[in-house]
Amino acid sequence: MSRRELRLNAFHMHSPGHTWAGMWRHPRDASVRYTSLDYWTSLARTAERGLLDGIFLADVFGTYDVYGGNADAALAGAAQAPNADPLLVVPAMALVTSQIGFGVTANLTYEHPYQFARRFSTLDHLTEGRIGWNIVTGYLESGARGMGLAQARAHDARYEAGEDFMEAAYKLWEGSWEDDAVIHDRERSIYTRPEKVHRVRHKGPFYRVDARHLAEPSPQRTPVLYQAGTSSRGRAFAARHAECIFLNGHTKPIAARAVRSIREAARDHGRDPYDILMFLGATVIVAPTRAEALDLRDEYARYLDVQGQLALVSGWTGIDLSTLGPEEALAYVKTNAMQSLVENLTVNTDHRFTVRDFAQFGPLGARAPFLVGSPSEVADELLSWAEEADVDGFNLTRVVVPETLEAFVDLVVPELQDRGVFKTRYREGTLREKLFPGTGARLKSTHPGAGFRRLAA
Ligand SMILES: Cc1cc2nc3c(=O)[nH]c(=O)nc-3n(C[C@H](O)[C@H](O)[C@H](O)COP(=O)(O)O)c2cc1C
Repeated sequence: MSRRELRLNAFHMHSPGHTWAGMWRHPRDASVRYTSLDYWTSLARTAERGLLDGIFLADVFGTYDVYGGNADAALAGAAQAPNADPLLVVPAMALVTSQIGFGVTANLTYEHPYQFARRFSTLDHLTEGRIGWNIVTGYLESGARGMGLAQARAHDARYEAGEDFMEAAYKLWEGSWEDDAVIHDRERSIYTRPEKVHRVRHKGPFYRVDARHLAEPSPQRTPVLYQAGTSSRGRAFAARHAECIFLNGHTKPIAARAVRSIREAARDHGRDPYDILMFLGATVIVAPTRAEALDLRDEYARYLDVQGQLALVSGWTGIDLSTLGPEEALAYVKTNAMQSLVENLTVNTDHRFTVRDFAQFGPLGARAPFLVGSPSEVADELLSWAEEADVDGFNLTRVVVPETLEAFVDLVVPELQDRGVFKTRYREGTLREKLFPGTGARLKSTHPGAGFRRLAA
């Protein structure tokens, strides 16, 4: 391939609404069937037909109740509410596919490493090494209240707790069971050699573990680690732990700046900056001709639920947009929610973002690439973003299910393949081996998690 191979994920959520609120009302949209398994198996088959690298599932813990100080707009508009557990649909999708990976968001703040590590080891077994974890720490106060807390942890403290959680999890995944612990010796009646299973003793500022990992070693052990969140504290966390990063940015320079600073920080941590794959969120509306794609965009735009959309942006930013007039601009505040987003919408941009912009089905509302056109126009734009922002690929945002993804698979994938920038078949091996050819199923030795391999021995 002439340039770096483009990587692509289908970006989805276990909810009738995702980042474009209201699309569930479109007559051809199937999102209201998100509670049935065949909704998920059919999505997985389509994505694998298009040789996509993964299905990336977002998740949010809590309900969007910042807008107007209540959850009405989120609930009425299905703005990421209701929201079911994303991990539980993975085995069904894994059963009907054999290659595609699963990047699943899970919030560590309300988990304990001992039980959490087991859940991901289980999924790594059941998917035969195709599981990834998008590490998040939560940004909704409503989630904290649901867990019985008076308020959410402060932004930077969430990342501090995340560091501690990761260390405990690495010890369990990497350091507890030796590779030759399980021998299935029927004659001697030894399933596991006890001397090869080590007790993890972790005493951190936030978490304590004194136990052997519950699951036996899975193909990748540590799942492929995704991260999203590019505030300065977020970047430091990402540079240490992430193998893949999901970011947004409504202009190429904004995305490029974030990418550059993460790659530099990774180098400072002794890692190759290109050991981290960067995925930019992208909304793509494609049709055989530009005119048809523009018609489709206008048609979809009619279904955008403005109140639902403002409920989402209010939750992400932690700023109640109902207190601003339609032409009023968002002002910078040090939010306890997504700091990187507030920075991108205020201090990092020349554009003055107003409430009206957030309710636009277009580039400003997307806060990320919003591409409309024929297959060759879309391919040109994807490559231009990849080049200028130095990203490795895209998380393709759900619009109308399943047709937006089907159109991409049928029209854009062949175009990218013809240009030699997208694979024509899957590589062998686990998700990690597919994403990072030649490095093996386990974390690379320069990754901090690899340092815990023999710690418990
Ligand atoms: C593109 C993108 C996608 C995200 N997806 C999720 C998600 O699915 N669930 C979640 O709880 N947080 C999600 N987050 C929030 C981040 O994990 C992080 O908590 C938040 O951005 C605050 O960190 P920051 O200030 O460093 O950006 C996402 C953030 C970004 C930028």
